[in-house]
Amino acid sequence: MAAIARSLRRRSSSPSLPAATFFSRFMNTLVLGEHENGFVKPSSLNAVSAAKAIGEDNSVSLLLAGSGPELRDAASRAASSHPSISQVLVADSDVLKHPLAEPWAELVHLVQKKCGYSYIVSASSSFGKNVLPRAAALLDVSPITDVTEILEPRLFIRPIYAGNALCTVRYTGANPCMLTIRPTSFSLPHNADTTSDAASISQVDLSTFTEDTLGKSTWLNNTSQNTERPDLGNANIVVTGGRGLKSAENFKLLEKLAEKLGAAVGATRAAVDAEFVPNDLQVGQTGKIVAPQLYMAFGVSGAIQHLAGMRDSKVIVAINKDADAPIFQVADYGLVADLFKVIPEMLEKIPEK
Ligand SMILES: Cc1cc2nc3c(=O)[nH]c(=O)nc-3n(C[C@H](O)[C@H](O)[C@H](O)COP(=O)(O)OP(=O)(O)OC[C@H]3O[C@@H](n4cnc5c(N)ncnc54)[C@H](O)[C@@H]3O)c2cc1C
Repeated sequence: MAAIARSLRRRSSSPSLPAATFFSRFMNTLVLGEHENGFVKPSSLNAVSAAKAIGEDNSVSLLLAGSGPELRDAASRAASSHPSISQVLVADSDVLKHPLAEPWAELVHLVQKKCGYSYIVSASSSFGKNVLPRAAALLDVSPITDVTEILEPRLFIRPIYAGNALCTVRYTGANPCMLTIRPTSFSLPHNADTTSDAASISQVDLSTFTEDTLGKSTWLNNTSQNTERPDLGNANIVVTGGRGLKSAENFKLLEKLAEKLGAAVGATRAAVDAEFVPNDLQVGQTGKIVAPQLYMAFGVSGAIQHLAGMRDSKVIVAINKDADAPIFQVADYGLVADLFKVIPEMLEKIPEK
């Protein structure tokens, strides 16, 4: 079966979906791809890794939607962005220009009806959490969310109780088995940027695309931090501030440190609620899940809801003036000290990037 899948991959790119239909007799997976500025987001490539973890013979198609040159750039880069992508499906329409959940769910429904995938996978990002359940409802199946490990093709592990327990779930429903996966749990292969074996690119036939759901939500604008710093979800180093920072002004100290370290800035919910920083920096159960190489927590107590979002970090460093703060229970290195002394000292001693 693997040999057939591979030989199909090397066929010349076909213009529309029937080539994909051919895969339906095998284990095949549709991965929902997010893209920005002509690049596929790393979390979508983590979802491709997860799809491959379902089975070696799994044929993986990446679905990209949007319009214009950005979509075309993203598609051509996606074709050689991960060795496990067999084909890139491109849905080019103004209706799909912005990643609104309703048209995207319709699109997934349409593609699934034509191609009959056995799995549909998305990163557990805001986008995935928005689109996948809607598409699952249209397809009348029950999705499994926040998967961190794939034990067997239909046996998954996902955290429950804010990450304090792991639950093993067997999917017994009909196809497609729909999953959101935690990106940090599925790493990219080392040769992820290979250009030697590019996947084929096919256009999705949108002639039967129903637009019934359009108008239920409207795209207003995209507000992003427009910063040079890495994205919180994918950064190698995260420096997080808690209520101990005391003000938005003091958070600037942490931002300077992040700049020197090439790190992303995170925050606790208490810091977000106090309006020190916007809520897209929140790490935790109701924020982002991160697992960087280095996580530094300044003035963070270590509530379980916060730990749920960072406990898988490789090395955790905590700086807190209270020696009994629970964060020290998960920290690899702890410093009982006043952060207002520690951060300026670090800024002084760490050389410029
Ligand atoms: C349903 C639910 C979901 C939640 N989701 C999240 C979530 O996603 N993410 C999240 O973070 N929280 C979440 N919370 C909130 C969580 O329970 C905690 O309230 C929050 O994490 C506490 O944030 P904090 O550590 O910044 O503040 P605090 O608990 O107030 O801790 C501040 C810490 O700073 C230290 N400190 C103060 N001054 C200094 C100084 N000068 N130097 C060094 N240390 C200092 C103190 O000793 C203290 O340990 C959630 C809560 C609920 C109920």
